[in-house]
Amino acid sequence: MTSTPPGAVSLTGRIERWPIAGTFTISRGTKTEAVVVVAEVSQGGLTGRGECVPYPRYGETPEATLQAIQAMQGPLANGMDRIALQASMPAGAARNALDCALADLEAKRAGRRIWNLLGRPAPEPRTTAYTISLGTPEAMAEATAKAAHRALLKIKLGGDGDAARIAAVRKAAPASELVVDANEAWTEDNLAANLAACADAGVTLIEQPLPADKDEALLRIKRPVAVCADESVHDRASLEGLRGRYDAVNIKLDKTGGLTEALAMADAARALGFEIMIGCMVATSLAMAPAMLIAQAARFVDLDGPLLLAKDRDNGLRYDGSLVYPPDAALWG
Ligand SMILES: CC(C)C[C@H](N)C(=O)N[C@H](CCOc1cc(O)cc2c1C(=O)N[C@@H]2C)C(=O)O
Ligand SMILES: [Mg+2]
Repeated sequence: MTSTPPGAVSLTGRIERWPIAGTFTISRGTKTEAVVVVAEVSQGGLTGRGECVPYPRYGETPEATLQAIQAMQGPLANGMDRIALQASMPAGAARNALDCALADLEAKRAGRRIWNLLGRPAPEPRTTAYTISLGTPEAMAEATAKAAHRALLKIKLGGDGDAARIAAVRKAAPASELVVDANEAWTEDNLAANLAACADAGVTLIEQPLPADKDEALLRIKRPVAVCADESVHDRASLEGLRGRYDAVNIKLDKTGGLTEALAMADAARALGFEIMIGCMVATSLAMAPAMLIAQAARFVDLDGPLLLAKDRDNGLRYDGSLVYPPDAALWG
């Protein structure tokens, strides 16, 4: 156990489990709970918090993420700040929790909101997408009909039979804007047919159709609907390689390793001509709150994690239908 000098920043971390209301299915499998890792940094009686979701797709586990967070106890006690953190840990879930916790602590120490400290405009409410879980066309149409009053729906797809799913969902929600997310489940062979099905249904955006290591086909095919990178994009360093393949990028703080890199990445992505989606994993409002700063410049906001939970944490973000409001200081920032 490391002892903390008086006045220094101290750190605690923990794994939390938040039940999902029902289940949530994407092409990679079904989930019944959100497993998140929380970092808390304290100094002078004030505590900053950050939450992340480790993603097995990128080789992350909750246990290893917690260990990586706890390994920063010494550097933090020795004065490492949020800026120095960027070079001390790789981009990913662990750095995200710490980066957001340090930002929260900075705001609390200054007695100001984090957007004022960062020189960004105060966040406004934004309309979030609402996600429809992967299932049969009939089950997805039924779930979609219940959400058809929402302005923006994100439809999870799975490969075989996606044209039928897309058509069924469009019929069930004639007025909603539709984004689809294949989570890498399409192939070069079914790409053209699935793109055409999306165009026919008036889909606005297709997220990660092909596996991240097999997406060169997007360079060669005419894209009748805009295509967004998710699993193919992580932080600023990955943007350049996406030119010509993708029209938009899904920025998630668990991939960028926090808000600090996410803000820089959003600026860089816009400069390269990409549209921005701000995305999330299944998580509580503590993980969504910092993402609300990126949401301000995003064409697509996908911050519906808490809407899928049986219960959100105290002082959670206010959701009024699909309108999501900026965080109170009691939650974060
Ligand atoms: C509440 C929605 C799921 C959040 C968002 N709208 C969304 O669609 N995000 C997905 C990421 C899906 O989340 C997954 C997938 C997975 O295979 C495993 C996990 C999670 C997750 O949140 N926790 C576990 C690790 C997207 O954009 O792809
Ligand atoms: Mg996605």
